[in-house]
Amino acid sequence: MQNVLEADLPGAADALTSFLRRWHCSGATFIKVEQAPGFRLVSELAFWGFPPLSIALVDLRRYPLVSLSVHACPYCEQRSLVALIAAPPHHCAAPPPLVHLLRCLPPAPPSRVRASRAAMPLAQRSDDPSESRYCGVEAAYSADVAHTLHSSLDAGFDFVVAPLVDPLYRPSAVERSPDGSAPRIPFAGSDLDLAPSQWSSHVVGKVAPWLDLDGGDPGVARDSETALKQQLSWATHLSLQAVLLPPPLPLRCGNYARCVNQVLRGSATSATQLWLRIPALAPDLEAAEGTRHEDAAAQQREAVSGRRVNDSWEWWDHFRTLCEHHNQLSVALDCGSSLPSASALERWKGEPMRAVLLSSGAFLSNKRGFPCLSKRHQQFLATCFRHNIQVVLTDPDPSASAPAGAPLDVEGDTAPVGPPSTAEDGSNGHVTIPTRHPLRLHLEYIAHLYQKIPPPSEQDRFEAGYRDFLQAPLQPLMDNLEAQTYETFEKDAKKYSQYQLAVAGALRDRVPEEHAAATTTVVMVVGAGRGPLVRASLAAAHETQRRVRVYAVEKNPNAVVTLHHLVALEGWQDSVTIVSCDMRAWDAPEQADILVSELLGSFGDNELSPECLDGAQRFLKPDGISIPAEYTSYLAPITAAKLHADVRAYNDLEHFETAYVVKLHSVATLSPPQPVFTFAHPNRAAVIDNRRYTKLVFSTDEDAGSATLHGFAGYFDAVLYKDVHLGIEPATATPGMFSWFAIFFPLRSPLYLPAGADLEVHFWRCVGPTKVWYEWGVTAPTVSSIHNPNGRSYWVGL
Ligand SMILES: C[S@@+](CC[C@H](N)C(=O)[O-])C[C@H]1O[C@@H](n2cnc3c(N)ncnc32)[C@H](O)[C@@H]1O
Repeated sequence: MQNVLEADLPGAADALTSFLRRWHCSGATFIKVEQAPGFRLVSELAFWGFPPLSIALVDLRRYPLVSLSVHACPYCEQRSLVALIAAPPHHCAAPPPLVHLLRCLPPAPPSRVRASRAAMPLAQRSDDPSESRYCGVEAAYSADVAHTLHSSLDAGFDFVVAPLVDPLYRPSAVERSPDGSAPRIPFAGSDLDLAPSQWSSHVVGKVAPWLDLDGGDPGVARDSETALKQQLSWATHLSLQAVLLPPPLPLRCGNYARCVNQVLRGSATSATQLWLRIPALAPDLEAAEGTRHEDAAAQQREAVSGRRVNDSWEWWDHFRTLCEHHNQLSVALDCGSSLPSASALERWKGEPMRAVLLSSGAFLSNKRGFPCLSKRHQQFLATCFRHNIQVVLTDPDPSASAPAGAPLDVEGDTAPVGPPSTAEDGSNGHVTIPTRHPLRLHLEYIAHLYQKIPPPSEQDRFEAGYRDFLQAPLQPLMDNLEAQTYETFEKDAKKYSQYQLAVAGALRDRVPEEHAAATTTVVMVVGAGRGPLVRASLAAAHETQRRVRVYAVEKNPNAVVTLHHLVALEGWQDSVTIVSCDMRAWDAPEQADILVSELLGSFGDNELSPECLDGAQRFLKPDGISIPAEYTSYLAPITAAKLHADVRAYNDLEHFETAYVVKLHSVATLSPPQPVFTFAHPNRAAVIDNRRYTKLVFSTDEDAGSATLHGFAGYFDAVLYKDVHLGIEPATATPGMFSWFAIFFPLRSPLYLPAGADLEVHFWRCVGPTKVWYEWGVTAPTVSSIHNPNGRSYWVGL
């Protein structure tokens, strides 16, 4: 759950939004950004030079405002205005949004019923932004919701998943008002039972499981529809962040999906997420439904739809396709003692999964009788924790859950209860849970698993703010990069150490040891930026004891200013000549032995390295060396629901025909990446043609089941010199390098990929007089349109 309270403060967010917009449009400059209690400032603030944890000034002319919302601290109920603003780029023109906290709004009015103690996240790590640190518990219906909430919070849970109405309630059985439209008596408990912030921060509503909209009985279906809409409307009234919906019937959910879709499309203002409960493993239909008749019906549904009725992912896909992939519809995956195969589970990584409902029946007992999970469950939860997915403990049989008199301080690894003794809160490492709850030991075990996740590395922390955010790729040829962009590049030590290795290898090969003192090698760094490749080349010369004369060619006049300063600063007067020029037009005074460049985009050639280097090779000696020597782009089909929803949110064709730089995270790769286009330098062909066309056939894993294709992840690998390479293709990615994220090519409509289907994809690199662009399309197992014809939506300027 997030702590969004927009609905709780009607008008406040709007007023502040328009105030800030006016402020922004009027050309005013700064917003004061400060830390609110209970929140952390994202670490990227510090990265971009803002002091952490205090006050920062954000120049709105540089960082456009993306959106605003009101958030509440889950602990102190203090509200804050949160602005999403754009931050400096990272091989992209339109940078990713960062969450910045603005001044606090007045605290919420005192709750009529206060929780006796605050909820307790699974770990108290500093700098932990993950939603996964909050753990919920499914509760049975109680007329006293305050008591349900208190006892769950007291046991250490952060929120409850609780029915919104008495499960015995049926709309048709209630006396109606004279016009027959609405029940006379209240159908739910009072909204005054909890404070607004408690409803919105600590309660996920649960829609009654008796609903049956597709079972064939029209009376029940009508009653179910009324109850469903009543309960969802009530959840919106309470500003609940999410509501858990009962699972659909296998491939038989048309009416249920229609009603949910009506609700999703009807209430423009509601931000309530709908979590559709889906079993991780479809129950054996014959056993579950008990009759041959049902089994035959299931087989018939399978035959008609071409979908496997025994694969619960199909139930989800069926339902969300009917709801047109609405972005407020997500999955709560119900996990019991058995899990599907690893490849089948993998598909969920790219789906909008918000919660794992972990049944107490999924737990094993260790030798001492304490709950623990199988290795497979542990691995699955670890993946969920890394992907912001929350655990909700469920208890079909409360009496069987807690061993009587179980102590809280058992240690161990594979079957432990209680966190490791390295607790950061300074305690003795044991979770202190004051009241007995049937699932308290299970919660302790989940907390232990959460705390076992290794803390994020420096690189993880850097990348966290960029995960699954769409960014427009850079156009370094057409545009001039800004100082902050260069600064980001220059922080990537790994990239330059690879270049140094490559230049050193080329220098050694070019000049034998015995000629080193008497031979000067001409090195031309083309696209020198603010000089890091000049520095790497000089370091390689120093390392190999070779003499070099370096030219630094750069077309960005602003970067050239820095280069001139560096000559004095770093003592390059005798060895480096600065040239302010486009490499394609430079009339070089001599020929180069080695041409060093880094004009690579996330997809290799997408920043027009081929066109630039073809223009520069005029001044490379016939036997000269280009670093890089060649580069290849790669593509892999992916499920990426979040990215697709973000593209769809633009509501135009153009954005579906654009490639984006993205730090891919919640994405499932459906088949390993395959090479697409290769460019080698120097290119001595009589006529150089940089147009390319490739048809790729990806096979998919039959055992993994069907999947949704939202688009393609693109990568590159570059051979700098001989065996020195640099790249982001996952199988061979250069470790510790962060200059490039992947590229994402979306599809206009998500495609259904049946289990084991071959996927046929076409990619073109097209070249015109003033621009280069890609076109792409799918021809099997279904046919998509060709995206971006004539570069109408997305192109790179020459
Ligand atoms: C990706 S940046 C790399 C900068 C620097 N070499 C580094 O590694 O930090 C590419 C640089 O090449 C420059 N550039 C791109 N096309 C160029 C061209 N045709 N002639 C000269 N410079 C060019 C850009 O202005 C930019 O500074």
